[in-house]
Amino acid sequence: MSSTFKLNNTDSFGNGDAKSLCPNPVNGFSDSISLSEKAVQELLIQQSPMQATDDHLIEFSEALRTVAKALRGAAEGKALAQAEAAEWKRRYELERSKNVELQHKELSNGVCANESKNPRMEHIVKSPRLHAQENSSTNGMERICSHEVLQDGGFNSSNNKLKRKASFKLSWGCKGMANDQHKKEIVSFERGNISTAERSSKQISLTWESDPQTVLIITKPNSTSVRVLSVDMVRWLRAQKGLNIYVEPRVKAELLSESSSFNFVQTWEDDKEISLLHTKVDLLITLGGDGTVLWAASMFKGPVPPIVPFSMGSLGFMTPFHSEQYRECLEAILKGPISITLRHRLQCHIIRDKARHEYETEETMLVLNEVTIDRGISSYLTNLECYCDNSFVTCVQGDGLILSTTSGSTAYSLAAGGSMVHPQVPGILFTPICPHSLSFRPLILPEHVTVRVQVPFNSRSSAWVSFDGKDRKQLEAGDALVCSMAPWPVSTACQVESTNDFLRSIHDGLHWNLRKTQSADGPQDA
Ligand SMILES: NC(=O)c1ccc[n+]([C@@H]2O[C@H](COP(=O)([O-])OP(=O)(O)OC[C@H]3O[C@@H](n4cnc5c(N)ncnc54)[C@H](O)[C@@H]3O)[C@@H](O)[C@H]2O)c1
Ligand SMILES: Nc1ncnc2c1ncn2[C@@H]1O[C@H](COP(=O)(O)OP(=O)(O)OP(=O)(O)O)[C@@H](O)[C@H]1O
Repeated sequence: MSSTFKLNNTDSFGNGDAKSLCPNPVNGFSDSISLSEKAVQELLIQQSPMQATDDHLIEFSEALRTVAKALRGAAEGKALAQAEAAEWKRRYELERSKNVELQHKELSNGVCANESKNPRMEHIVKSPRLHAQENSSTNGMERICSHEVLQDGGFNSSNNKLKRKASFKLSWGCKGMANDQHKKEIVSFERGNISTAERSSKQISLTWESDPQTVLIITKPNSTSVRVLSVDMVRWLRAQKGLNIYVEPRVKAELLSESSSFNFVQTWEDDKEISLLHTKVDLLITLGGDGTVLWAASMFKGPVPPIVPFSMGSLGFMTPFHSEQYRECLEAILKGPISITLRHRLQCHIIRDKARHEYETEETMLVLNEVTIDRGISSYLTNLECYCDNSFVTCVQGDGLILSTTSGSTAYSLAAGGSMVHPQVPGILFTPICPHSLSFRPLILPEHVTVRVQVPFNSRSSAWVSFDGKDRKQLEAGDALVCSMAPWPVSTACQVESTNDFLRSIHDGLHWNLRKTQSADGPQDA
C-alpha cells in the first residue's frame, strides 16, 4: 500500500511540484529546475541501499529516475528556448530597421512640388519620383504639397508619351495655430509649464494644383446595377471631362461587349503593370460596397491615389457618395477642394520558422481594416504569444485575435467587442475573438508600435491569418506575424467632412444607440 501511495505521491510530485518547476509560459523557465534535479539525485543516492530487496522501492527509484530525466530535458529545453528568443529578437530588430530605412527612403525622395517648375524638371522626368515638402501657410493651415512627374514607361503604346500626374496640396486646420509657440512643436515647455498643441489632423482638405487627367474605376463584380452605372460613368467622364480612364480587364471586356467605341478605355495585363498604376492615376473611383474599397486599396502596395467611393452595397461605412448623383459629385471632386479622411493601413509580414536563417520574409501585406489570426478549422483554442515592441503583452487563448486599424474598428473588431474609433485617430486595435478568460478586454495601442504575434512551439495546433478577410495563410508552430503602421494611408473623399461622415455611418449603418425617446408624462423630479 505504502509503495502505491509513494508512486501516486511521485506522480503528484510530477504534476504538482512540476507546476513550479515547469517553464512558466509568461515569465520563462524557473531556476528551481536545476535545484529540484539535484534534490532528486540526492534522494536517489540516499535511498538506493535500501531498495535492493524491495521491489516497490525499485519501482519508486525508477520513477524518480524518470523524473530526473524529464527535468534534464526541461533544462535543455530552456537553453533552446533562450537561443530561440535571441534569434527572434535579432530578426525583429532587423525588421524594425528595414521599416525605418524604408521610411527614410520615402522621405529622402521628397522634394517640393514647386521644383517641378524649375529647370531641374528634366532630370526629374528621367527618374519618376514623388516630391513632397511641408510648407506652412499664412492662414493658420498646415500644408503638404505633392507633385508627381513621370515618364510613362507604360503598358499601352498609344499612351507612351510624357504624362504629368495632377498635383494637389493637402491642408489641415489646427486651433493652436494662432499661437506661434505651437506651430512646430506638439509639446512645448516654457517657464516650467508644459502645454500641448492640438496635434490631430482635424479636417484635411485636398486642393488640385493642376487638373486631374486620369481616373481608375474599380467595380464590384456580378452586379447588373454596377455594370449599368459603370458604362454610363465611363461615357460621361470621357465625353464631358475628356479624362483617360483605366478599368479592370474584366470591366474592359464588359464595356467592349456593349460597344466597340469603348476601345479608348485602358487596362493592364499583369501585376507589374498594376504596381505602376499609382504613377498614372489621379483619382480612384469605386462602385460597390466597403468590400470594393478594400479591394481597390489592396491593389496598391505603396501610395494610393485619393478614392471616391460610390455606395452600391448594403452597408457602406466607407462609401458616402450616392451613385444617383454621381455627375454632380464628380464635378465637385474634379474641381476641388475635397474634404478627405486619411485612413491608416497596417503592414504585415509573416516570418516563417523554417526560414529563420533567411532575412527575406514573405510578401508584405497591407490592410485597411484588419489582420486576423484565428483557429481556422481547428477545434482547439488558439495559443498566440503577443509582443508589443518586444514587451510581452499576453497569450491569447480563445478563437483568435484581431489587429485592426481605426477604419476597421467598425467591422470585425466591433463584432468581437472592440470599440468604435474615429478613422483619423491613429492607433492599432488589439481585439481578442472569444477569449477564454473573463478578464481579457480589448486594447488600443499607439500607432508607432510594432506588434508580433507568434504561435509557440508547444501549441496544439497551427493558426490562420487573413488580411481584410482574404488571402488566408497558415501559421505553423514557431511562425510569427509582425505588424506595424504602414507609411501609405488611403485617402477617401468625404461627403461632408470626416467626423460628420463617420457619425452618419454609425447612425445609418448600425442604428447606433437608437431608442425611442422617453415621454415626458411620467414621474417628475420634485
Ligand atoms: N463577424 C464579423 O463581423 C466579420 C466576420 C468576418 C469578416 N468581417 C469583415 O468583413 C471585412 C471584409 O469585407 P468584405 O466586404 O470583403 O466581406 P463581406 O462581403 O463578407 O462583407 C462584410 C461586411 O462588413 C462590412 N464592412 C467592411 N468593412 C467595414 C468597415 N470598415 N466598417 C464597417 N463595416 C465594414 C461590409 O460593408 C459588409 O457588410 C473584413 O475586413 C472584416 O472586417 C466581419
Ligand atoms: N473589383 C473587384 N474584384 C474582385 N472582387 C471584388 C471587387 N470588388 C469587390 N469585390 C469583392 O466582392 C465582395 C462584395 O463586395 P462589396 O462588399 O463591395 O459589396 P456588397 O457586399 O454588396 O456591399 P456591402 O459590403 O456594403 O454589403 C467583397 O468580398 C469584395 O472583396
